[in-house]
Amino acid sequence: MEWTRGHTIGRGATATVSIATSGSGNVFAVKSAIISKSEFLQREQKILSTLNSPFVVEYIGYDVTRRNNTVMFDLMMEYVRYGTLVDVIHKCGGWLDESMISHYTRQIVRGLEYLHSTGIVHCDIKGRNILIGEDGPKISDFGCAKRIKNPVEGVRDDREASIGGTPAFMAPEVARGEEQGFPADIWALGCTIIEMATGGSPWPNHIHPSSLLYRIALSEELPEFPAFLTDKAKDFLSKCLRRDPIERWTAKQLVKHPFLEELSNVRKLTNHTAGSPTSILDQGIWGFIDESETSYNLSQTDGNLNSPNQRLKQLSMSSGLMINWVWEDSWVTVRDNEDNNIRPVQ
Ligand SMILES: Nc1ncnc2c1ncn2[C@@H]1O[C@H](COP(=O)(O)OP(=O)(O)OP(=O)(O)O)[C@@H](O)[C@H]1O
Repeated sequence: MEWTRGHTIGRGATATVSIATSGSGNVFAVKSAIISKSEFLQREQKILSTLNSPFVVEYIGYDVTRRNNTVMFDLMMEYVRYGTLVDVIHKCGGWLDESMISHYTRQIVRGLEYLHSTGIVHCDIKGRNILIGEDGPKISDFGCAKRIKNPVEGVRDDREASIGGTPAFMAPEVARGEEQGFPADIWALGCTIIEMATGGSPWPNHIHPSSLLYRIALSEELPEFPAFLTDKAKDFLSKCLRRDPIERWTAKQLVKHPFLEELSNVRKLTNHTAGSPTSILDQGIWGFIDESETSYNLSQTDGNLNSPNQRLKQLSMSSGLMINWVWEDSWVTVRDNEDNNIRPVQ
C-alpha cells in the first residue's frame, strides 16, 4: 500500500506516532521505531494483528521503510481522534464525573473481557493507553502485552515469565514479581477509574517509583477511593482493587455490575473535546503525570531475579536508572528486553 507520513501526533517510550494518509486518501496512524529498537513494536504488531473488537484500536498493517538512511518498522492502525483518556480528562478540567466514568469504564471492561477471552493480558492498562474515539474508549499500546496459551487450563507461554507495566498501576502480585495474569489488568482498571475521578495517580505523593513499589507490594493498603463517588461506584472499585488476585472480579463478572448500567444522560464527547487532536506534548499534560507512571518491562527469566525481594530490588533500581526524561522534544524510557522470541524484521 502506498502511504505518506504526516505530522507527529504522539511520542511514547518506544516509538513515535504520526498521522498518515494512503493513496486513496484514508487517514490512519502509524507508530514507528528504528528497526534495531523495534522489539516492542513488533511484539505489539504480532498481538494487534490477531485482534478484532470495537473496544480495541484497529490494526491496519505494518511496513518497513527507510527514512533519512534509517530503516524503520511501522505499525499502521486506525487514527483515534480525541487522543488518550488522559488528554480527555485534562480537557474536561482535570477529572470526569461519575456518569462519564461509568460510560468509559463499561467499554474498557468490554475490551478487557474480549482480550482475556482471547488469552491476552494487556499488562499496561492506564489512561495514557486508552484512546478515545467518537464511539468511546479503545484499548491501545500492546507493547507490554502477552498471550497466555491456554487461559482455561492456565498453561502459559514464555512471555508469562516477564513482568511489565507502570508502577503506579501495578497490582501487588506484579510489584512483588510473582505473576501478571488477567487479574493484574483488573487492578490496573481500578487504578484507571481513580485516574478518571481525580486526574492523578492512584497513589499520589510518591516521588520515586521504588518506594511506591514497596508500598504496593508489601503493605496491606489499597489506593484511596475518591470520596465523591457513589456507593455503587465504590463497590465496583472494591471488586477491582482486591490485593489477592484470586478475589478480584473477572472482566466477565464486572460487565454485569450495576455501576456499568447504561445511563441516558452521559455528556456527549464532542462537548468537551472540541478542537482537533494534537500531539500529547502540545497539550501540556505531562505536568500531572509523575515519573512513577513510566512503563517498564523486566524479565523474570533472568537468574538474578528469583526471589520477590530481588525482583522488587531490581524493579526499583531499574526505576531509578531507566527513567531518562528528555524535555526538549520527547522522553525515553529504556526497557530491559530479554525476550528472545521477538526478532527484528530483516
Ligand atoms: N491510533 C492512534 N490514534 C491517535 N493517536 C495515537 C494512536 N496511537 C498512539 N497515539 C498517540 O501517541 C502516543 C504514544 O503512543 P503509544 O502509547 O502507543 O506509544 P508507546 O511508545 O508504546 O508509549 P508508552 O511510553 O506508553 O509505552 C499516545 O499517547 C497517543 O497520544
